[in-house]
Amino acid sequence: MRIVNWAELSPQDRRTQLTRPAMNQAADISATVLNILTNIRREGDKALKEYTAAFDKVPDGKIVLSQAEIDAAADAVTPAMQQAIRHAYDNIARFHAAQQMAPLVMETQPGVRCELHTHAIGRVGLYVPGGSAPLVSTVLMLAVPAKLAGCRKVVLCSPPPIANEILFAARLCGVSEIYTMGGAQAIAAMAYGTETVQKVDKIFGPGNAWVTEAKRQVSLDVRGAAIDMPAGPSEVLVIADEAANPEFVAADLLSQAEHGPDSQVVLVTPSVSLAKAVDAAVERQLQTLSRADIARKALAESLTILCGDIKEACVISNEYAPEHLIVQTAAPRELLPWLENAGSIFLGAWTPESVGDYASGTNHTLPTYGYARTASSLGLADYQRRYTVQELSADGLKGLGDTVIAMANAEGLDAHRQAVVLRMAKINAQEPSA
Ligand SMILES: NC(=O)c1ccc[n+]([C@@H]2O[C@H](COP(=O)([O-])OP(=O)(O)OC[C@H]3O[C@@H](n4cnc5c(N)ncnc54)[C@H](O)[C@@H]3O)[C@@H](O)[C@H]2O)c1
Ligand SMILES: N[C@H](CO)Cc1c[nH]c[nH+]1
Ligand SMILES: [Zn+2]
Repeated sequence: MRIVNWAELSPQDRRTQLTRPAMNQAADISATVLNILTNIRREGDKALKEYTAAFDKVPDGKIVLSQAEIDAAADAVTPAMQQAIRHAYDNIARFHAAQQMAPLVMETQPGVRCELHTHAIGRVGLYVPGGSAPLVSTVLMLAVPAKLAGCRKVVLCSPPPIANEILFAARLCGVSEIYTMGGAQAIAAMAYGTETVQKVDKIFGPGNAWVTEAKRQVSLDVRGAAIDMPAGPSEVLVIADEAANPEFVAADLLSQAEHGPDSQVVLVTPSVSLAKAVDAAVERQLQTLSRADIARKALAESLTILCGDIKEACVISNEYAPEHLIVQTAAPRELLPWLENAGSIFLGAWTPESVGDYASGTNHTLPTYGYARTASSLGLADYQRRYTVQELSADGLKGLGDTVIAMANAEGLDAHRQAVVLRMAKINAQEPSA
């Protein structure tokens, strides 16, 4: 990892240092994806099967799994693995069930009743990455809240061959349909529909730069589908001081670096000695990793930032807006008020990011590319839409009518005014005169 000294960088250099690697190829990826989306929209299954054969090396382009195939694969999962998946499922279900909002019902003034309700989104499409690692945990992160929210149809797709564990988790969660397709073509099929794949209302899930760009494009097309958020290549920023254990920090950095060559990991510290110790630990631990080659590529685009103090580290983190933020300092919780932009925050030495990736209960689907400035971590609310209800009594309208008439006058909207005036006249006529 390259080391930079924050104090020595110009504002422009600081922005450059904090750029995500995937953003450098954004234009190429965007053009490729547009082409794929257009072809799937025009040619449906034919194009979908061609892309599946080309990108995912499935000669016959098979895209549907039968229930018998799902059951055979799910039943083949070892009991120990089944138990681990169930354990994670329970914690994730507990944390997401607690997010259910009770309907809001109130009177803003006498006789004026306003309500806020939620309704599950009907058909949702879940994308489970599988290009370089079969992300079993992502099935739970996406499907558990979908079912808790009450979505009618839950469609899942993942690049072939789909791991048995993914199919076990999907069956456990009650997923309705499973397709063996990945990449931008899978997003296109779910967004636009094909002869085989029925169109969904909203698409959820993380993925590589092509998947994330495809989600962005279909969400901007009125014929497409809504999306949860841009959840692209994994990233982590660690704020650490002298109190941190360099082996722990190195392990956390590597756990995200191993996701993909375009993942990015950042260490921000005021301590030169910690930076050096972490660097050495990263080198040592790399020797033991099966995905060291991938991690090395990610590390080549990653960095250590030497800052003045821990408060400045928080400012840098807010600027970067990481997907994951790990705080390994003497008093990590004390920094929370300073930390504004992060998908998920991990406090202290005993909270490796892996626990949130798999099983603590929080969702691992998180905004990347700096979208954590405005976008949230995935939750139950993303599977629901909010709507309001209102009901006024005659007295309620009497109390509010003059205000609405005055405002309609100001906007020059006579019909709006008239809708109130007519009713007020009726109410006044019905009231016995004093
Ligand atoms: N942000 C989050 O919440 C989060 C969570 C989990 C995983 N992730 C990220 O998800 C990503 C998973 O990526 P992955 O690649 O392993 O799996 P993936 O399933 O996202 O992508 C695989 C697909 O990419 C397509 N593809 C590959 N090369 C292509 C090319 N040159 N042109 C067009 N399409 C191409 C193929 O169709 C393939 O099926 C990783 O970057 C990981 O860091 C993010
Ligand atoms: N760290 C990933 C989110 O960026 C999620 C994940 C799944 N499996 C392991 N990790
Ligand atoms: Zn991870």
